[in-house]
Amino acid sequence: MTENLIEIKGVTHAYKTASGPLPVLDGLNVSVPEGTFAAVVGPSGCGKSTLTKLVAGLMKPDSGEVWLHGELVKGPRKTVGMAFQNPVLLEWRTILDNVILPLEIVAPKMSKAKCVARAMELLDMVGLVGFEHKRPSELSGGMRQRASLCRSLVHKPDVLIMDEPFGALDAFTREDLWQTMRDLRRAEPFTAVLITHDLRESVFLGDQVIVLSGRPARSQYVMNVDLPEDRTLDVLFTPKAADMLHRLRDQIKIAQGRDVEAHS
Ligand SMILES: Nc1ncnc2c1ncn2[C@@H]1O[C@H](COP(=O)(O)OP(=O)(O)OP(=O)(O)O)[C@@H](O)[C@H]1O
Repeated sequence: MTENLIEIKGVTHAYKTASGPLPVLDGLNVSVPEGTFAAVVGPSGCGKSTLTKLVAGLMKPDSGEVWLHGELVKGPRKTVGMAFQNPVLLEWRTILDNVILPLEIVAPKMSKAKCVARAMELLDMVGLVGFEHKRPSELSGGMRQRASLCRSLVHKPDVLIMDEPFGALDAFTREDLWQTMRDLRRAEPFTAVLITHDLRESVFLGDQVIVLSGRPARSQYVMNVDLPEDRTLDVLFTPKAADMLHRLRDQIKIAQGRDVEAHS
């Protein structure tokens, strides 16, 4: 039986603002089985980033529970890797030293040689060997995001949380990164939560796509992505994928409170 690595149970949260409480999540339930990839989509401002902060233990919900690996999340955890739209690499460090950074924090006793070997293994997987001694500003946006992915995986986290990691990239680079992500998962399976505005991305990468309702968000619709595990970009042009994309688009319209047109 597959264990749910992440369990969000009945989470409700409101931010305190100058004009009063802003309800953001309302009885949110999400389950992510171990080793699977959950893509989360929903209208702008519905609470997607808030969900990632809760799973990472960066904030506590007003009510409800977040469980990770059978433990109640009460604070930040070392076993979580994070990647954001802005890779925030440190300019005074080389790419290699940026990738090693989490190991210095999580495994301070690990020898430098082992840290380098681990980082180089990942840089090799994402095609960045030869760039390890460069500074972040010497790399393209896509290369920086590849390095950022290496950094978030270097300490072998149980779960990788990504908030729009490919959102700032051009369409072709983005598709390259989707394939890199697929290859990384194949090489080193991990559980992932990906926040995205791109429905094609959610279908290409996700084992399940969770559509959040408008704010305050709850889980409005969950779609199991019934496509081959080893996907190529061509899969997005199949009738099956087109049907899934239609259904997701309809769900987003419902979440936005807009009418859904009939389609065959
Ligand atoms: N610390 C905070 N204090 C007050 N309000 C906040 C705070 N963080 C987020 N919000 C508000 O809560 C709502 C949900 O924010 P969140 O970033 O979770 O949404 P999102 O779905 O990720 O948004 P987007 O799709 O635009 O990235 C937004 O209206 C946002 O302005």
